[in-house]
Amino acid sequence: MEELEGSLLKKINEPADLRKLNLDDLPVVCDELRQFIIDEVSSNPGHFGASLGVVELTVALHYAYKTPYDLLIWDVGHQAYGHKILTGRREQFHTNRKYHGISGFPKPSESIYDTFGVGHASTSISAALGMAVAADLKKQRDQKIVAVIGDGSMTGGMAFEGLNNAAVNNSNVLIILNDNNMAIDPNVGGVSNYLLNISKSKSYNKLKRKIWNGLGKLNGLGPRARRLVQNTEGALKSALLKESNLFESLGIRYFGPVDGHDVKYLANVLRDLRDIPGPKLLHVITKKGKGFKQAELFQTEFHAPGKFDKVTGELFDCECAMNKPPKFQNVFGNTLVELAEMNERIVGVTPAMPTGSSLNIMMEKMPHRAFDVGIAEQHAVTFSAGMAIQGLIPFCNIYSTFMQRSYDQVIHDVAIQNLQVVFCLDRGGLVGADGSTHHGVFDLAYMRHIPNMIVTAPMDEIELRNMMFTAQQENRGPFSIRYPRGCGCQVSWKQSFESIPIGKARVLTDGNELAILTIGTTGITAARAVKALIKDGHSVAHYDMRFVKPLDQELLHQVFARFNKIITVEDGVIQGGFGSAVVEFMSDHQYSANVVRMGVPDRFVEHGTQEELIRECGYDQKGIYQMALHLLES
Ligand SMILES: Cc1ncc(C[n+]2csc(CCOP(=O)(O)OP(=O)(O)O)c2C)c(N)n1
Ligand SMILES: CC(=O)[C@@H](O)[C@H](O)COP(=O)(O)O
Ligand SMILES: [Mg+2]
Repeated sequence: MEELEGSLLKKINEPADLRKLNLDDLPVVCDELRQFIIDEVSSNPGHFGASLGVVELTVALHYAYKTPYDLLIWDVGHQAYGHKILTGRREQFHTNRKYHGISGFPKPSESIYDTFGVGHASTSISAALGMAVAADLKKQRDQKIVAVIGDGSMTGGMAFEGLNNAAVNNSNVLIILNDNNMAIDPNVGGVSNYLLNISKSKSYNKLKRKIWNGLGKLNGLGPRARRLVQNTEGALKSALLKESNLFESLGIRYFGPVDGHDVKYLANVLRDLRDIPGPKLLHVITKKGKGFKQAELFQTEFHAPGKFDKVTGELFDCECAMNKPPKFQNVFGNTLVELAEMNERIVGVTPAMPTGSSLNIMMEKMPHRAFDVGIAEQHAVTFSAGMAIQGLIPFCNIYSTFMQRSYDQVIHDVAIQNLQVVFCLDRGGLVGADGSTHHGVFDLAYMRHIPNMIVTAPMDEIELRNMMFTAQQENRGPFSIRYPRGCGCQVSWKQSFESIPIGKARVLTDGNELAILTIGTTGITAARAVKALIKDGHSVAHYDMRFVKPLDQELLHQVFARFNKIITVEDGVIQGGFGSAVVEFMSDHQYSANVVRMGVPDRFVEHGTQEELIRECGYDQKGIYQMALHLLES
């Protein structure tokens, strides 16, 4: 903090302070803001490259617009660290993403400057449009609404639904397209190619310069003359660009591309755009990781790099130490290649998460059989359904939280047609620092009520491999396999494949006083609790159920016949989840027992480490032990 003595950044406690500075001061503010982000994120990990890339845009926006009256919406929100720091959270920023600290994403409950809760991509245009309509209806016609959306998020279907509506709605919205030609991995698809083309096209840029130069002269004009010039230039531009510009063709005025790292220029452009009515889009070119060499060079690694050396950029969170279990995602990635080598019908699909899911391993080895479809979860599912109906076996890997988007596609396009699509739901359960928008806690509940769907959660890496092996066998229907963020417990995970009988649980420990039924990796935690209980003289049975659907009915009949004290544990919502399935079984078969369901309660869980959050929800080793003891003693 001493380093900030005498700094401009330190004087900015809210954007109004920034607006008191001279335009010439802005580059200094940007330098200080960038260094502040580097210092903080290198020691307290979070999203990095995206925030560095929008430092100038962030400063220019808060300078040109009257936030918080004017409303600023960040798409995804992983790039909003600069915004947080300039809007009163500089002193708290060291708690970013920590338990009880500030959130890594904009959150209206945290600040009036965070106008909309975000975390998932492609929502900003719709939200901004809704806010603009509200401003119109509230007769706040001077209120400006700005959405900042990245080129990756622009590939999401929802962004286009928003654009389509904005074009005819005529509300006062500015959409800023922050184009760095990257998602987490390199951005892909037609939209990405299109944006690259217009930012590189020489004739397009010549025309753009002419128009911008004209616009720059508007500042000295009175309102009438100004309107006239704007209209003429708008008409000229529309006539010339309508045929060639995607956004103009949709009826959204397009400005740019402009240099997103020239803060003074950006501030002037934004001031001009403030006064132009109707829906409009400013195309800003930025570099992800700007100002930190390693982050510019290795943009995927520095999207969310973990701890790193703030001078050299050396990454400290090296993933694969010897004798450490692998990340589940890597077991998925490597196993899929093994299976695909054995079964030529297998293909892989990811919506914009090749590195996060480790599908990049297959994309490298079998580029024709592994597809990154962009931030497009709904499309990913129906695209998989299309391949499945033609005899392929897609392994469609989607983070549990993002799969929420594709609920209808899973039902309508896959399950009703009983297609063999294998859904690999990564980041199932509480994910940690990303918090409430990203916890993958709903999937067991939203998958288990879909007819035809087999719903599984392997307990460890070996089980994950075997479940994947089982899912690709002949004549399976839709099959869902969910596993968590991080590592399991099996160092020697690469063992030969074994088929798992559908709907068959495993007995991990036998006992006769109490039964613990677990699903997924909660089995690892429960096994430790059971060990402690046995050591303390209790007789506890532990079953790894493997399948939420179909349940192992034969085993459940035995369990309810033998035990009247039962605990279920899941890393997911209690309501409607695995434990609820067990309780439904009990009720359907008229058993009666004291069944305690442990898992995520009916509220949104915030951010922290996975351990902290699981402890908060009570299904950590100690929580399971104590609950068992409580039942045993009751
Ligand atoms: C619906 C959804 N799918 C996937 C993600 C994961 N994700 C977070 S940021 C990101 C890339 C976004 O790219 P872009 O919008 O261009 O922002 P940049 O990081 O380049 O600034 C992805 C895929 C998400 N947050 N939401
Ligand atoms: C912002 C976003 O949605 C992603 O960057 C997400 O944080 C990735 O999560 P993992 O770190 O678990 O891959
Ligand atoms: Mg991008």
